[in-house]
Amino acid sequence: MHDLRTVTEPARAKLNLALHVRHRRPDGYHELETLFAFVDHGDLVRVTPAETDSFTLAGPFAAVLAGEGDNLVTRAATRFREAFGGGAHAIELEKHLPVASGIGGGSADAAATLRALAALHGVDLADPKLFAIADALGSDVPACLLGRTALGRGRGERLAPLEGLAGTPTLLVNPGVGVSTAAVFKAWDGEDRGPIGAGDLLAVAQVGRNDLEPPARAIAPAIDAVLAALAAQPGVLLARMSGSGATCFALFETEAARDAAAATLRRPEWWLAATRLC
Ligand SMILES: C[C@@](CO)(OP(=O)(O)O)[C@H](O)COP(=O)(O)OP(=O)(O)OC[C@H]1O[C@@H](n2ccc(N)nc2=O)[C@H](O)[C@@H]1O
Ligand SMILES: Nc1ncnc2c1ncn2[C@@H]1O[C@H](COP(=O)(O)OP(=O)(O)O)[C@@H](O)[C@H]1O
Repeated sequence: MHDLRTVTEPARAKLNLALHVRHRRPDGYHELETLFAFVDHGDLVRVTPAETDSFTLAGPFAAVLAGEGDNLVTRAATRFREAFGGGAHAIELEKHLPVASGIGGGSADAAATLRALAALHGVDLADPKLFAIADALGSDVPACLLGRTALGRGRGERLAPLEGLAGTPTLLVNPGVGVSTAAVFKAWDGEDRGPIGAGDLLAVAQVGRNDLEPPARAIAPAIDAVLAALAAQPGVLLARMSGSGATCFALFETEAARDAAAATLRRPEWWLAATRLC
């Protein structure tokens, strides 16, 4: 049975409905414009006050991370304690999202850990110190802390909330290969193809791009088959790769169309999640 003080936070997968890379900055990072969205599918982080710190991994993708000494969850908890105190915690991560796959699993886990600790210790989610911790943990962590559809600029930390598309049926498909974010940015061709537009979110996303798709496809050609299969499904509004890949997504007109696509696209080596936008 769970301790009554346990706080359970969802770590929802992040999608980049569009991702425009504008230029490489002197600090090595790339200036982005991106449409962040979240889906109703992800990892779970459970945090319980305890005598001593502990961290346990469970769930279908736990084994991928088990060998790594460092985890974004424990890093987030350490940074939180340095800033706000709060003592020791038992933290459990239930890992449902494929690792290094462009849907921000690690970033969402870090943000969920910060949200859970903030709830336990009475820290306001709008506290600038909490945002600063998120920002230092990774480019996607501020967006995951906000956890809602938003236009992201800079490395993704300058966020402006957006309305639209909540509930849209969505299918996520990963070809079963992990892709390094740094390697994909490094392989970007350096050409600025222009900003993200304004107006209706779906229309803006549809005319937008993911500029990391060509370099990711060069590194992981398995992405080609996923994108082609998604784009060919009836009722698709948008099919695209998310982040630096290799997970791709499609937005559908109806749940029936999404479910029919999911049934068609099942392959032993592909990971699928039928979900909806939040
Ligand atoms: C591409 C995006 C789009 O949302 O998503 P993912 O593919 O990771 O999901 C993000 O910008 C990734 O964010 P995140 O995964 O937190 O990246 P970080 O840890 O900050 O950076 C990893 C590495 O990617 C490169 N990087 C990252 C962000 C950025 N704007 N420019 C970069 O050049 C840098 O080489 C950096 O060392
Ligand atoms: N809780 C975590 N979940 C996933 N990856 C993690 C986690 N903690 C640390 N990492 C490291 O972060 C890297 C990027 O992971 P992830 O956030 O899943 O990918 P992406 O940034 O492509 O969306 C992984 O290769 C892994 O080494």
